[in-house]
Amino acid sequence: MSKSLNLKENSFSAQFGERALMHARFNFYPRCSKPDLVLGVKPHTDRSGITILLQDKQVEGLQILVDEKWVRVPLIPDALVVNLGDQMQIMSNGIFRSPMHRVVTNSESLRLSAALFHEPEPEKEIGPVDSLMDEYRPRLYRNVKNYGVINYECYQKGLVAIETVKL
Ligand SMILES: O=C(O)CCC(=O)C(=O)O
Ligand SMILES: [Fe+2]
Repeated sequence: MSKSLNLKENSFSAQFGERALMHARFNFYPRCSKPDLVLGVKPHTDRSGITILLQDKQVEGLQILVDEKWVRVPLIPDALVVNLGDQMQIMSNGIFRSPMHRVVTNSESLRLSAALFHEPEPEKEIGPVDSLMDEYRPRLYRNVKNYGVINYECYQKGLVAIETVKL
């Protein structure tokens, strides 16, 4: 990703630090008799730098917001979905985007997914890479520590976390 922006190879990875986190989350969505009324996961952006997701082999559910419309993420058996999280959006000064996504339920089948969230060491300050800021592209985000906590608290309150660290 650094190379694609003509940056030094470790421009992003150095910010993850020596004690970067890797969290696994296993999601279980039971069948739901009222899928029009009940979401599996409400709209959010991931707190991570990068998320790697293994979707259920048979049951769709993940949707991403594109131009204000929800778009299905299709099932491709055994394929991993690589998603970017907010911390990558911050470090890239908004060049790489952390998409809003949600999970819908259905009345036919339960659904399983497994997500791996890779994120910078919480105590390490992260921020936009210097050479991605200039007079044409000013700094969009402040430097932050412990972004995972900010993201979690905003999720609980129904706020968009990345908006709260915008300058
Ligand atoms: O279940 C899914 O497909 C996605 C779950 C998700 O967005 C998450 O765990 O952050
Ligand atoms: Fe997510």
